Amino acid sequence: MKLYVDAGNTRLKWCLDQAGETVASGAGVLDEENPFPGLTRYASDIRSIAVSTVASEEKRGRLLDYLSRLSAVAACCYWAEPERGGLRNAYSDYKRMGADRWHAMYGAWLDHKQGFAVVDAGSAVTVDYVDPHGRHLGGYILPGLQMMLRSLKTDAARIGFDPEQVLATAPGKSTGECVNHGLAWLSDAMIARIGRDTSEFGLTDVLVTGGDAPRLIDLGLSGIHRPDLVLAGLRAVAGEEAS
Ligand SMILES: Nc1ncnc2c1ncn2[C@@H]1O[C@H](COP(=O)(O)OP(=O)(O)OP(=O)(O)O)[C@@H](O)[C@H]1O
Ligand SMILES: CC(C)(CO)[C@@H](O)C(=O)NCCC(=O)O
Ligand SMILES: [K+]
Repeated sequence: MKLYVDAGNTRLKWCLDQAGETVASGAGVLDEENPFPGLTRYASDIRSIAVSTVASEEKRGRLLDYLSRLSAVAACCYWAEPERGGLRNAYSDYKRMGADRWHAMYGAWLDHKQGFAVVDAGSAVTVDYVDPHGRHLGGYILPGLQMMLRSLKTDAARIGFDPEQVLATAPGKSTGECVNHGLAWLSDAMIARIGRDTSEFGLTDVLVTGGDAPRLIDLGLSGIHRPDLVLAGLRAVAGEEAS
């Protein structure tokens, strides 16, 4: 079996593949005693380990340590690339791009050759545009939804509120409303902007991934929910490298 790991800044997601089929998958947190609940019983069946990570080097070290105790197979980390299979990275300094963005774009490129946007709403939110020729037009990096609420809480002394996942965007009449409606209002503006950009650039599909994808879809982002997009791209990349 092949183990694939997408290690973000908050959570890690994994799946186990046997002959192209997913036999098990899960999510966890590196700092917990068992970051891969559900995986341990398959440990002796693992024949390869591929990792896509944007976590710090310190966290990556701990992840690799954990994996080396789990399995005798060495884990291989995959990074952003300048080009693959007709998909071309807009970054000249492509090594600086988060591996998750590259793998999500490649996962999308395999199934959506007619041009697309990838919206990854994780710890941070990223938006990337790829045209029908596979040219990455560039993208955006924004604070994630939880990150925005957390920064309001910790960096502004008099903003006290309970986070609520509201859809309301009307002007708020209390601190809680102003903050919660504010986040919905800001997301609404981002969603409208993505709509404008995709029609301007002639991109057909919007693929949405990351822990806050359902929230953005609830807020009106009309896209295809692909929770596994980073893992899908990683599987393809690692498979091509092995063959
Ligand atoms: N069970 C969960 N645990 C933690 N966060 C969750 C969970 N379900 C949804 N979320 C939301 O998902 C977001 C984190 O998304 P995700 O799991 O994609 O993070 P990540 O992969 O670590 O992020 P990144 O790749 O940006 O580092 C948080 O902002 C949170 O609101
Ligand atoms: C932007 C995040 C945090 C999104 O997970 C990640 O892709 C990352 O750490 N990127 C490095 C900077 C860049 O992509 O240009
Ligand atoms: K992610």
